[in-house]
Amino acid sequence: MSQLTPDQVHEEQLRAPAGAGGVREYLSHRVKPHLPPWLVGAGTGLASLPAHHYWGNSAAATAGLTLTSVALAGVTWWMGKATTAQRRLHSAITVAAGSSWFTAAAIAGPDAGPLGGLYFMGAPALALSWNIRQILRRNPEATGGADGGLLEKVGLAKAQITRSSVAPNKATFDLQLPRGELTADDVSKTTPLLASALDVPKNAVRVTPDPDSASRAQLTIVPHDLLKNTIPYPGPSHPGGSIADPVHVGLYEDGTDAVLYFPGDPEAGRNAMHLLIMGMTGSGKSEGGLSALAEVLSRRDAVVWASDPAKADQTLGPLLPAVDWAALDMKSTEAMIAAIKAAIPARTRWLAKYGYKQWVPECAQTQADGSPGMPYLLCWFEEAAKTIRETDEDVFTGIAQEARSAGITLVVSMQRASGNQVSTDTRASLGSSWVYGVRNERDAGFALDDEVLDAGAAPHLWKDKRPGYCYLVANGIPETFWATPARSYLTPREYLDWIVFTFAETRATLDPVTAEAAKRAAGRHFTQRTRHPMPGAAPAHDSQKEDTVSHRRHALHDQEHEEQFDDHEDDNLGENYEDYDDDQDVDPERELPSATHVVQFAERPPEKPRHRVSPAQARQVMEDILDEFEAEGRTIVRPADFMEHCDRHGRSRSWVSGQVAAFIMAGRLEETGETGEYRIVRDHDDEDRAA
Ligand SMILES: Nc1ncnc2c1ncn2[C@@H]1O[C@H](COP(=O)(O)OP(=O)(O)OP(=O)(O)O)[C@@H](O)[C@H]1O
Repeated sequence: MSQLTPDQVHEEQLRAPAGAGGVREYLSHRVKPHLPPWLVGAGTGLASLPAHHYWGNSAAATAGLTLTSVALAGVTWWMGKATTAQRRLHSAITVAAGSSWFTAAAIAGPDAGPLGGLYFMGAPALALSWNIRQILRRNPEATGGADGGLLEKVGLAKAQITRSSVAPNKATFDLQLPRGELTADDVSKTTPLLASALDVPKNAVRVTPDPDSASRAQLTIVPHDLLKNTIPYPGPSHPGGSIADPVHVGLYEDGTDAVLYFPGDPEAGRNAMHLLIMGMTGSGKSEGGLSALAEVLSRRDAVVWASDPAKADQTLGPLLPAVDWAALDMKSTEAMIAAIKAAIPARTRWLAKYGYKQWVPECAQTQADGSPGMPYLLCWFEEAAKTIRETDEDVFTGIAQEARSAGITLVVSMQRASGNQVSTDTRASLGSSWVYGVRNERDAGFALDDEVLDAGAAPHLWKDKRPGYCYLVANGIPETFWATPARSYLTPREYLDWIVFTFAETRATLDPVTAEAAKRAAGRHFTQRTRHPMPGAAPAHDSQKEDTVSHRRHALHDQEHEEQFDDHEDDNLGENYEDYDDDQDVDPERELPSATHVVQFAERPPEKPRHRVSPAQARQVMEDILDEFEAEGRTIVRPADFMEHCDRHGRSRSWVSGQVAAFIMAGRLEETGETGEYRIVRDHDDEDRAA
């Protein structure tokens, strides 16, 4: 049989007695629950008679009774801390009035002066006030306590709500749990039941334990999903700022910015971050990663090295021109890892030489002795499971442990961080997680600690059906946000091109210390790394040529390396890469031997005359074209529409994309619900809005 709460006992008492009874019996049954305050009042009056008899003339008893009366009122007030303010005041007034009257009656006699009158008016008034309180509290419909039975329904009958706040889509309750009986963990276990009782999704109910007390917790209920609509990237949060400024990656359900902090901050006592990004295929982690990288690439003091051995340039494609080193196959990824390992001691030595305990934005500035600064290094590993599988399961562990102090952050992205994909040591050394939808509860456990799951985080409920939904359990993020869903921005390709293009001059270049270490460890993989052309930096045919040449060079180079690697399978990476010392390479600057004969496979088509214009003229052309579209009465345009015109002026597709993004930023174009389609904002649209 379940335990009855005091209110349920009270209800039982009020119900008609079992079996029939007379009017007297019925009345006495109804009156019984209201008798205690009257009995206490009568008892106090009666007790004052012997008290006066014994203590009437004793000075010591007078002092003792006065002190006791004050102490009793004080203790009542103190003990009422956990209850509501109203009940606390009512109890304290009752005890103070009763004990003061008793003290006075014991000293002077109950009939002295106004004491008799005070008793016959005061005692019934106080007893009645308690009866009224009891009657008003009673709610025969409810089965439980003051919270309307909800807490009781889920087994938290003894929990008290000490504070509540209700916003349009969020209700927050501070719970005081019975001490020694329940903890915040017990509340966490009830979240599925609470969600069911409230008819909301499971992860709409969350519990945040109070770090100062195991008997307090905060319950948050967010009934409606406000993240339903895609959130477009609003543009760089700190254009030209430092990587130490927060990197904005999305929004929490209450509209708060979801941010990441990469470098440590000695003033905030925060360490540099290493991040594990996890989410099943289609959960939106690559798009989230691109938005984060776009932010980083709009800062002045960070350099990005990125690897994607599985999808090559498919994911990172638009950002590659802004990435200092992109390792798009396994060999160059291994070389990059070797380079990071070599860069750690070199960078740490440099930081120590200039008196820095850890990387701070000042490190990126020219130092007092004139030597160039050292930008922050962000090493981003897409599809890291493949890298781990094909190199060493602890490949990131050692780097992660030491990289923080060298101003390096590792970001490792994978679909599932299970035990056979990533070792516990690596998992622990990464520290922070950015978790998207996962396949099941077990996978959620690989990415999030039990306390975050207990607090209500449930990424397995999203799977790949809610792309972009995520939790951030990362350095510098308050604990209260760990189990709060966020949605990462979706950044259109045009924006990525725009970032790459616009911040090209602002972005840091790699410092000589890191470059030298990378050159020593990775040889030509580093020195001849592919440079992807800037949007608009070269006409389409040139950039294609450059890409092809670099890729071809890359492929050739991989082939050479593969042979070398086969020879040195057991050697360590660093030594392997030293085999590629520049001395052994063919001098890339050397003149090529002149051609001895030319093979012609087909008749070359006649070249179309190409009319080249300057970037400023090309921009003007773009504006004129947009004006023309507008004059034609068009409302929707696509980058391809501009392309037809821009081909004539020797501008590449990515340059056009960058210009389209610039129009969006300037409010001249506006995104539509359709990818790659933009609405022309007319001048009178602005006026309408202003009106
Ligand atoms: N923040 C977002 N808001 C809205 N839609 C999104 C968001 N992020 C991703 N999507 C949609 O989900 C699709 C899949 O996203 P994404 O490619 O980032 O998944 P993924 O987790 O990286 O998958 P995979 O591991 O297969 O690469 C995208 O093509 C996009 O349409």
